[in-house]
Amino acid sequence: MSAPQHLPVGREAGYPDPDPGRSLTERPRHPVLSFERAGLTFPTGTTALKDIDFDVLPGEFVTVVGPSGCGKSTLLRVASGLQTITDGDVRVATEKIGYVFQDATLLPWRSVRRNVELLAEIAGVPAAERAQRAADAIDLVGLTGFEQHYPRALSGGMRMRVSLARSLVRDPQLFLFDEPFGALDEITRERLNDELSSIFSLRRFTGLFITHSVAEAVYLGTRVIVMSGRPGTIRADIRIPESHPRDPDFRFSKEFAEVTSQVAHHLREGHSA
Ligand SMILES: Nc1ncnc2c1ncn2[C@@H]1O[C@H](COP(=O)(O)OP(=O)(O)OP(=O)(O)O)[C@@H](O)[C@H]1O
Repeated sequence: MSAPQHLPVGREAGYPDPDPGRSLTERPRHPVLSFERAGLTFPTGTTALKDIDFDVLPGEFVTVVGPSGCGKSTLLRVASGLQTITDGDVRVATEKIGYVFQDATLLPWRSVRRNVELLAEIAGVPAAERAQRAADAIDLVGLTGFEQHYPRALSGGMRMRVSLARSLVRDPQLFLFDEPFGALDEITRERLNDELSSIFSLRRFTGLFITHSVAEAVYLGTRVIVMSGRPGTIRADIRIPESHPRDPDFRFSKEFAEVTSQVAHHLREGHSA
């Protein structure tokens, strides 16, 4: 495995290896993403984030739930480098970042295959290699056979699979998800949750996943972070010791019911705070 590349974000000028003398296997695991008392006040005076303090370690899949307008998307934009914080620090230890939004943002004049190849094409990956990577990613999201279809001929769930495949082609180390399945019906959403859990267990990227759904957060997360209403602060950080890929029956287990009620409780408390 190659050493992580470093991307300065916010007020952080770099992310030097704190222990360059030891091999990667000897070193403790360093966070892929780290928020240190991070805050963001927009020029309008709106404080969207306050005292955000957490690390995301390699191979974690952290889900974030919180009331509407609490700053979840802003948190993700900060992690991606699109938005700069005004207080504290944010560190991101990789430049290989994947981003999936609620809107699949596909190019309507490109086929599935050519949409999936897009980011690799922009990055200058040679044609044969990007065709192979696209075929692998299309296979991973279960769209083999649909390569020549155009977005208008796909369902919402299939479009989201294409969006996922497009990011997978870049083999991201950090994968950011902004409520990707929020517009889908319940059954499609559950199926995509199952597939994402399988993809996560195969590719082992590090994930940060924003959602409004407590059930989705608990089903997918290795950790669930609960945010309070605006300004967004962290109310709870709950570990889910269940391995990936998740067994669909996990949804009907006693453990699942206990954690979802715990998360819902923190969410309600944060809402009224
Ligand atoms: N560019 C901006 N300028 C000023 N205020 C902003 C800007 N972007 C977001 N906000 C405000 O910051 C707060 C947090 O917004 P954000 O979109 O991050 O919340 P959210 O939790 O993702 O909301 P939702 O769940 O409804 O999508 C909101 O009050 C929003 O109006």
